[in-house]
Amino acid sequence: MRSSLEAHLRAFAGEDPLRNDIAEAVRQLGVAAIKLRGVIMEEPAGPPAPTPSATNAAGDIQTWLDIEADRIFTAAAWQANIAIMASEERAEPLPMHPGGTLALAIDPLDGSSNIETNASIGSIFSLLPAAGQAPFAQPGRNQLAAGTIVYGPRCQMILTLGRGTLVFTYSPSFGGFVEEQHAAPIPEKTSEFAINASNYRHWDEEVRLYVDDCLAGADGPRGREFNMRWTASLVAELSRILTRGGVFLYPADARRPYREGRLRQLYEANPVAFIVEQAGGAATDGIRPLLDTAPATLHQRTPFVFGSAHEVQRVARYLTDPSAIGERSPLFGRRSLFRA
Ligand SMILES: O=P(O)(O)OC[C@H]1O[C@](O)(COP(=O)(O)O)[C@@H](O)[C@@H]1O
Ligand SMILES: [Mg+2]
Ligand SMILES: [Mg+2]
Repeated sequence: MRSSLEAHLRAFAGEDPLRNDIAEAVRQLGVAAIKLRGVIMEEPAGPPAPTPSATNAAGDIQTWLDIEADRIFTAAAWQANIAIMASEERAEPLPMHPGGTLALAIDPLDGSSNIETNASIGSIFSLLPAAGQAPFAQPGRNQLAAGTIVYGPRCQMILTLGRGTLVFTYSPSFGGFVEEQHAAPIPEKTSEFAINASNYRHWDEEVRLYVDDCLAGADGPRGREFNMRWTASLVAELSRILTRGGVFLYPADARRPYREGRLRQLYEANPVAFIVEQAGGAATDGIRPLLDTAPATLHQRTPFVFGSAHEVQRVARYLTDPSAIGERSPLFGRRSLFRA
């Protein structure tokens, strides 16, 4: 018989007070995700009345659904022992229960640009210890739990409580999340990469070389064909990479807002990195393990590379010194499929 999220949370919590708080927080976030799924299915575009368009602290346009998702998850967070909450949709952290043991960081709705196309969107959360003056300035390695929920053809929760990665699917007949499978380790090697190639001209030379070598396929230094995917939804990219491996790259580039990367470290990259490491993959800022660094500000952006460990390490070698990579002969040194 398949096990439920609830059964996992109970087994994890035992009699330990902090673990009980973590389990309750995940439980409440799961209930909120099911509520949000209902809203997405019924009313993704929001009420017909025109609403003034706003931007969040990172400068992204807030859709009606971003704001509704934030409202749903904030209400859920109040039901758990959370001392303070940070959200993509709020400029400042929201203090909650004084003496609460947990700090919650959340991207209530990820992949917002996919809403009107009915492609996968999701939510991302991270739970940190609340102790100390600046709970959101801790390295990602301190996370106690992290999860993503993807609202796709299946509503799926990917969760780590720091001892492996679990995958659950929402079952309407059961009324909750049931375990789909024990996440198999992410394959170490891959021939599939994900990057928004429209940014090619903004990338550093080293990133271009890496992508050029993948695109050159069997005719290039990699000596084999590569496939490419880009869903513009981090949660959906994570689901794919957990299922069949792959590497995801969102490097820093020359555009003013993205000189430090596109993705926000606290509530996008860190929780995904924790999940990926717990599933046997690797996650870096391009070079260093991402979880070893701490965000300098609440909405700090970071370059982000994650997925199959060997490929993530290879990207790091390209970014450090591409000429040191064995298969790269001088012949391929400056070759580009995009440039003469
Ligand atoms: O539109 P781009 O530049 O390809 O960026 C896509 C990335 O932006 C994001 O949508 C950012 O998330 P938000 O929708 O929460 O702002 C990621 O999910 C995705 O990887
Ligand atoms: Mg996001
Ligand atoms: Mg978002």
